[in-house]
Amino acid sequence: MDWNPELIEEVRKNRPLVHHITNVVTVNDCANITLSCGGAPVMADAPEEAADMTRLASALVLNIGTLNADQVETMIRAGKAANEKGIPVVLDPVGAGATTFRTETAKRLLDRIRICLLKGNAGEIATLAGGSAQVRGVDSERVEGEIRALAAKAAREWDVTVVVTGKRDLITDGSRWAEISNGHPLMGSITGTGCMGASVLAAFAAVSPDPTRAAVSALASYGVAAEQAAMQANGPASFRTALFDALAALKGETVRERARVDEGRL
Ligand SMILES: Nc1ncnc2c1ncn2[C@@H]1O[C@H](COP(=O)(O)OP(=O)(O)OP(=O)(O)O)[C@@H](O)[C@H]1O
Ligand SMILES: Cc1ncsc1CCO
Ligand SMILES: [Mg+2]
Repeated sequence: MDWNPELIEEVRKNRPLVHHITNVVTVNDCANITLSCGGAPVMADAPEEAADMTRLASALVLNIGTLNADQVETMIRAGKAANEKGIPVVLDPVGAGATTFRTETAKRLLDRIRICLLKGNAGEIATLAGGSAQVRGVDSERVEGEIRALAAKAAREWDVTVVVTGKRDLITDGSRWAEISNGHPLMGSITGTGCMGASVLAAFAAVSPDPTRAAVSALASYGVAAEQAAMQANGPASFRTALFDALAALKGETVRERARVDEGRL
């Protein structure tokens, strides 16, 4: 896949406005990671204004981490506004598989809105693909079967690019796949590295015509930054701080040197 290791430089030049409707746990981290990669964050989930805010934005993130019925309706309205404007929508189906409400909501959003990137952990994606998985709260505990096949099935069913995070990140549009082995185990020691990944994906998709290639650039950049942050860190809290610093300082040429990406066709 012909992906651009230096796409972060385009993000910085364009400073895309990324509208988030997201959870109350990691919202501040999502705003800051958007800034660190060169985008501009805005969080707006009031039903009175959400769609208007989307119309000003260059990408929309929908994250169901602390969902409620009213927020889901707002997400649908904002999603439709994004589709009308033609900007990418990133869906993070947090906790799909843990409760019926989360699973059904994620499917409803996929059915009602044209999603560009569906990003979750293995348990969340396997659940949406109709596979057997165990999701405990927001964590993926167990997946039966081949995650690449399940991700490709979800990609074809909803005509989206699917991103499965974990020790290695998998990206597939149902015909192409890429696997990124950057990142660091410390990413699993703080909450929200998945949510922040969605913000980075949205900022990169906003400046690229091909969401699949943009996703490779985004997660390679995020993973390389995490490796650099880990070198400065003494534990979870200092890692979190160092991650913002490392992504803000990251050069495209460093991504070109350090990215570890395998790819192929399904
Ligand atoms: N052991 C690991 N080695 C390298 N990278 C990792 C590891 N664990 C997680 N990551 C990275 O951390 C990020 C989040 O992935 P993860 O699958 O943990 O998301 P998540 O479960 O949705 O997280 P959260 O719910 O806390 O936001 C991804 O970018 C992934 O590559
Ligand atoms: C811990 C947690 N609970 C709901 S959302 C969230 C953030 C990580 O997904
Ligand atoms: Mg998550």
